[in-house]
Amino acid sequence: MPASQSAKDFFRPLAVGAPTPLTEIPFRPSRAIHFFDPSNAKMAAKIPAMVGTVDVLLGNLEDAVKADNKLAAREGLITIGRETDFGPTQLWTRINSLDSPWALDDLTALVEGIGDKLDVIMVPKVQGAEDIHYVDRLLAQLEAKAGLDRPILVHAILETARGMANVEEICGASPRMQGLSLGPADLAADRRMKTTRVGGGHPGYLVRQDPATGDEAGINAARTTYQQDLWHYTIARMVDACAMHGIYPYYGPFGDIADVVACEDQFRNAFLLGCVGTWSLHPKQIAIAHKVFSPSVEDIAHARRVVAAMGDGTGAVMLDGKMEDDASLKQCLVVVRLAEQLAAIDPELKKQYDAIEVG
Ligand SMILES: CC(C)(COP(=O)(O)OP(=O)(O)OC[C@H]1O[C@@H](n2cnc3c(N)ncnc32)[C@H](O)[C@@H]1OP(=O)(O)O)[C@@H](O)C(=O)NCCC(=O)NCCSC(=O)C[C@](C)(O)C(=O)O
Ligand SMILES: [Mg+2]
Repeated sequence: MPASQSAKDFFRPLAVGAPTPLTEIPFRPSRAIHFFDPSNAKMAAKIPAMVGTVDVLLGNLEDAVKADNKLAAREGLITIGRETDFGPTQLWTRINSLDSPWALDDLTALVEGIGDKLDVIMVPKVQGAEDIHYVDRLLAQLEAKAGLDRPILVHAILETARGMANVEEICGASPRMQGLSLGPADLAADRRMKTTRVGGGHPGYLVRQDPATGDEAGINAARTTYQQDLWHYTIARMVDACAMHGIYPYYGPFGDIADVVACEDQFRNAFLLGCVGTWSLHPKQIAIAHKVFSPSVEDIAHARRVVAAMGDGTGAVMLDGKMEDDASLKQCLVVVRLAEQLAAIDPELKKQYDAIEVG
């Protein structure tokens, strides 16, 4: 909430006739946010059949859509939105950046055309709360005009140093804020990092084992190196800012489509640190995201054992030589609840989770 605003006004609609803002952002499984270019006929044709196979389908209008295709992408998304029954699958979009020639018409046309179908609007290159305030008021006006009965939520991509510095105020700028994603490519450029990739690690970012001896021979001898995670600090900051404001953090894009192994590692780091999902740029990344962002059968089995062993949830017990108490129980409940929420929308996962025997 902006410092100058009173608490009672924070949850008031920003336009007469706009839907009432939500006081809590409900958790909806969104392990993979699958990007497609609605101006690409081949890709767009695949979208209706992808309903139910991925938690979120996102019609991308920003980077990766050619400037000449911006209008076709916007119109294409409206057509797909109107003609497709999305069932349990969420429909999101990424609009063009707020300083671009397209953002205003993106918002106006999408809310009018498919505002009743759109769950979340992703806003790229968010710099501070002022960007969210602009979108917030405009959306309220457009929702009122379109007669919508539920607010469209807003998701910010962190892809500038200023956006990172303002991450907490961005998360708290509006009751519409649903979550954050990392934009590693733009963020790297803005920070003047020396990477040339879309997300993932870098072999030069490492620590090296100490030399066995302090002389030249020891220094030049083979020494094990350990590649470090370039995105650790950024993801951890995002996770804290989101948790503080009751909204949801996501990893983002992994551009090396062929390297499914490193993609899985990067996604898992984000999952373990607290992210609820990631992006998929290519159909083959959906399965990786589902695997990583659904707790494993082993983790659920362990979590359920701890819940059972902890009885009323207080005190300390020994399980397999390890101490469990109120705090480890809370962690286990995070896993158990997530498993229940995912099982409710994913019949395959439900079968696996239901078959777990708690020993
Ligand atoms: C990577 C690309 C070029 C490879 O495209 P390709 O055609 O070379 O791939 P393929 O393996 O040959 O494709 C096989 C089949 O799958 C289809 N296909 C392929 N992709 C998709 C898809 N996403 N959804 C649905 N279908 C898809 C494709 O059309 C083809 O169909 P076909 O068998 O009938 O010929 C392509 O997958 C693509 O354009 N993906 C989306 C890229 C994108 O959205 N990028 C923007 C997000 S990342 C970003 O912006 C950074 C950020 C956050 O801003 C920052 O860090 O700053
Ligand atoms: Mg970007």
